[in-house]
Amino acid sequence: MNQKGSISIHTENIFPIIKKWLYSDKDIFIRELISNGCDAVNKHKKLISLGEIPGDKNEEYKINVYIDKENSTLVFEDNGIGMSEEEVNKYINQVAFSGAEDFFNEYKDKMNEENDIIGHFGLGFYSSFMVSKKVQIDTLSYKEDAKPVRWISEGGTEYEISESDNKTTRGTTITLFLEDDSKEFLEEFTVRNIIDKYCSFLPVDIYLNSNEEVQKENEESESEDNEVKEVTPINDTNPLWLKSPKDCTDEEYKEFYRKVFKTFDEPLFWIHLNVDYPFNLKGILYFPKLNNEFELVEGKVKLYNNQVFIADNIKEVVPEFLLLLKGVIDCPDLPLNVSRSFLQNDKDVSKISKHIVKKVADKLKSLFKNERENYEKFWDDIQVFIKFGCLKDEGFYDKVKDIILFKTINSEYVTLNDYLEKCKEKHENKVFYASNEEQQSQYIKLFKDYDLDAVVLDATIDNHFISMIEFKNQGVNFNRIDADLSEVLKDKESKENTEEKADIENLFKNSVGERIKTYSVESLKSEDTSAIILVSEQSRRMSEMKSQFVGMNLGMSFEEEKTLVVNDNSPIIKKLLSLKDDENKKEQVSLICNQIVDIALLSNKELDPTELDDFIKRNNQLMNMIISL
Ligand SMILES: Nc1ncnc2c1ncn2[C@@H]1O[C@H](COP(=O)(O)OP(=O)(O)OP(=O)(O)O)[C@@H](O)[C@H]1O
Repeated sequence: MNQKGSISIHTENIFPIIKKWLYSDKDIFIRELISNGCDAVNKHKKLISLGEIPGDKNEEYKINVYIDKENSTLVFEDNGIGMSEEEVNKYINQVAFSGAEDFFNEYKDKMNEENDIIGHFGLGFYSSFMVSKKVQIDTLSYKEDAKPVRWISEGGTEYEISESDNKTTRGTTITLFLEDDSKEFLEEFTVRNIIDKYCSFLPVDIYLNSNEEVQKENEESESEDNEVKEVTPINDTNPLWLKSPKDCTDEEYKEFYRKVFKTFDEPLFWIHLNVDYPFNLKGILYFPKLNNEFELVEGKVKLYNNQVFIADNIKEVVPEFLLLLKGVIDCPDLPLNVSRSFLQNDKDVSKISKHIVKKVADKLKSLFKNERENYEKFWDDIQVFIKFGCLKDEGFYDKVKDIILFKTINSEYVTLNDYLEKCKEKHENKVFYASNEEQQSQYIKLFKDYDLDAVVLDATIDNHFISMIEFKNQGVNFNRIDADLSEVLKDKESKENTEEKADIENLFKNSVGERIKTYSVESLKSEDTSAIILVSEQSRRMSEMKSQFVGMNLGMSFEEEKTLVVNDNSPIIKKLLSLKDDENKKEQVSLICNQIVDIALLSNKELDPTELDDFIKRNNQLMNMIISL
């Protein structure tokens, strides 16, 4: 049957071009060859289950990968269905090579958009030429009386078919004669890592054999009284996501998480996706525990197609915000061996993506409803994820809007409605929030004195999140805890002493001057606070916005509008008031007024360098005064 032929493709130079172009991602040939072997095994099993051929109960299906450093070959051997000569012609010469041709036709105009598609286009068997100068197939079909076939090609458009002289059992052996610049694939460590990455969960046992290893084992067994070492497959053929959720234990989920993500951490909770209709999708999504919010970028969702790893973080299938989670998704229905632009326009893909979002929202809602205590415990870890999701995906926001929690300054967790309802007597439709609990501790204390409640919104994402919540809940306003509280703080019972208040205001105006634009005098509950600074929410937001446009002239000044609220219940203020007409004490009174303002400013925000300088000088003056008393 010796025969020579020319592969039927039209674009003469396609091979060298593709070969070079795919250079950066050549690992995938291992995935392709092993999964072809796996398909071949599955086809054989299928024929048995259909009763087409007799089955052997003791049949051990497996894929062997042999590294032969001496001969610079990498061999993939399966005991699957095998191929007859006719099939080699049909599947290898026509199908496999036409795949390469399609690839070329589709992408010849986009040769510069490199990374977009590399690795997402399965070139199947053809990808072996990315690393080989010659590829040899020896195969024996399962069919009775089949003859072993050998196919050899050196990567051009020429091939040779003859009878194989080394194939006596059913299956296919593919021998790659590696190129000189691809010798890294003779390193056991490299090959093992690649198999680990792509084939960890393939349904057929995979064994890696290198002559180095065999040698080592021989040496070891010589010294250890010929003790037989058990050889174990590299992969786990029955990954947890394929099991029914009701048969999986918490420990199994956690162990799987640790194994796949190579971590010692425990996930907070997880969602087992198990859909058969209208599409096929299985997977497990884990909510990781966060040590800080910036860790979020490390999330990873691994996508599989029939247990073959395709890629991490494909945002066409898994919405971007869900990529902050960790997990595995196996979607056999997806045509994953095609380009991303295809995925973007595929209706099924967007259905799958929506379905995943829905499942995640359902899980969160069920936690909120049935395990509120746990949900609150997880909140600090999951809030950034949920907020990011709300900002990115309106559909997700609509689903979870009633289960968004706000942590209060008293460490309670409430929904927006809970908060508004509770506070409506004191400040209707106004939400007060602390953005930095430490820095705003004075204000928090003030709030507690007044039995007021505020929420803590201190994540980087919260600025955007607040704007969104305001937009979605028209009429509701968020005010930082140092915003204008005058109305809220007004002590309705205290008899207004307007004359005295005007005196205090004047005293401060005269001593402090332009540094502060607006003064107000209130009777605060705590005697310890002499004065506080309030900043109008509107002006603060504008000034923060301006700081994002550094260097741009926006044509307006966006200074924060600050009000100094002086507390006429403070004994110091009372004393200052009593000294207001004492000419001898004028200097000291002014000194103390300024110091009070700076202390108030300090507990609002850091002083600027000149203010700080003055503050320190005044401090020294005050200490000198006390010493010389
Ligand atoms: N190890 C094998 N055993 C039996 N048949 C094989 C083997 N490898 C390849 N084939 C046959 O060759 C065909 C072409 O293989 P190739 O890998 O190029 O494409 P594919 O597997 O059909 O698609 P893809 O790999 O892109 O998902 C296969 O469909 C299969 O029929």
